[in-house]
Amino acid sequence: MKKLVLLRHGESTWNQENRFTGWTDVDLTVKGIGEAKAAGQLLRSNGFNFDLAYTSVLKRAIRTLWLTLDEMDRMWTPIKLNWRLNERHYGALQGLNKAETARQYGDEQVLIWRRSYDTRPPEITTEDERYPGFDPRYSKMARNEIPLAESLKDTVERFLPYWNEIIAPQIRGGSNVIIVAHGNSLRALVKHLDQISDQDILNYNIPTGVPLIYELEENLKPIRNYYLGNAEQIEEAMHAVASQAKA
Ligand SMILES: O=C(O)[C@@H](CO)OP(=O)(O)O
Repeated sequence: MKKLVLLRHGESTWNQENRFTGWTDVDLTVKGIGEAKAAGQLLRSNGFNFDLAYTSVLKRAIRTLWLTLDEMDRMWTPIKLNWRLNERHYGALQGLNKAETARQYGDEQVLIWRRSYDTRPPEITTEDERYPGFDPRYSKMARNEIPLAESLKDTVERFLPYWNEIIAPQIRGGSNVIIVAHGNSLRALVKHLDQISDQDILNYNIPTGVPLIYELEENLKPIRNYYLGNAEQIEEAMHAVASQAKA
């Protein structure tokens, strides 16, 4: 049996302010730093060790990974960063407060933007200062890969090539892997691993800073998955994510 650990970054400043974040490169809050350290302690006390770590090119995920590995005294673990693990690009919603947006457009519309599988939020333009093409970290991306807004479907489509070609072969080859990423980029991976339907993924929410353990068969078919930590607190945190954008 193989094990894979997924970890959503700790609370970020824009999680705290309840703003749509996407590719905006905000940092962790003090609470988020604590969550990342707690995740490291939990992983350590449960005997986890990693040969390889994967994360996005966004600092809330990178720092969460550093803090986690530091708590495990494994800062020497090789880390691979890739934009394909980034949060879903939230287009023109990036920066807006979720509850205010729900007051303006209605709970139902905002739920569609947040959780429907294939509806994109409103797009930014290539002149917008939020356009990733202005950011040097994305300078090697092909222009047609640079998003103006992404649905979860778009996120699945750009995450999966990296999973299939880079991460999955490492796990099959025997490496113990942790992936530190984002609410929606991890929903994309979970949808693929567990073959969750386009409809059912709507109700699936991932809390910040809680390790999600997947036990996999040799061919990477999931056997079961579970969160490490206090079940009641985790349930509450998932519910809080789901209710963030109510008017
Ligand atoms: O703002 C975002 O980028 C994401 C994750 O924090 O939010 P949501 O859960 O609303 O998709």
